Amino acid sequence: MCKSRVHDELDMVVGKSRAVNESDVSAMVYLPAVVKEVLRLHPPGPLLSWARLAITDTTVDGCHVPEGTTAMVNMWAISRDPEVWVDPLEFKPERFVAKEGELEFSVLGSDLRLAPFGSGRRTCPGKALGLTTVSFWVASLLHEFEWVPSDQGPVDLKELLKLSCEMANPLTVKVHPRR
Ligand code: HEM
Repeated sequence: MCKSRVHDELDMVVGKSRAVNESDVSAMVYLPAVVKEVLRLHPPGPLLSWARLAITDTTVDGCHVPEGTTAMVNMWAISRDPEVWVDPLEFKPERFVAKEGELEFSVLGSDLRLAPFGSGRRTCPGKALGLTTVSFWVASLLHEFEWVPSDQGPVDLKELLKLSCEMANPLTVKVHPRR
């Protein structure tokens, strides 16, 4: 199970005697893969923030795009497309664990199969800060606590698209200290 695999990695890299440091995350492989898999299945900016204006008539993939058109990139659809991802609806962080000799998959905009921070000239300027902070907090929260379903039932992953993509219903869980 993914959660216990992250716990095993945290126990190996950090140990139970202290809290996680930011530098610990760079020694981890599986936790960054979990963060990438979450960004794939639930990109916080799936659509809106990618708006681009065609400043001249142009052709994209055989389609005529007149000057003045606002185009949006649907990252949510790309990251769930079975022609792009194997078993796209499955939560499989392993897909981001680089095999020997492979380069690590970058989510910072160089690979358009998954670019949760956008790409190109208007890419997110806070992407390194965002990715580092999210990874550090996920590592800390998982290192400090065991997370189990609440009495109100399983976690509801339904999404709601507002300015960013949010959980439709707030997360309800029980947490127990684990160290
Ligand atoms: C996990 C965290 C974050 C995610 C998923 C995210 C995602 C995005 C996305 C998808 C865009 C649009 C990029 C494009 O159009 O190509 C964007 C733009 C932007 N982001 Fe972020 N972002 C995050 C964190 C941050 C942080 C921490 C900051 C500031 C400290 C920030 C500041 C901005 C700004 C100013 C823009 C507009 C850039 C422009 O239009 O030129 N973001 N972000």
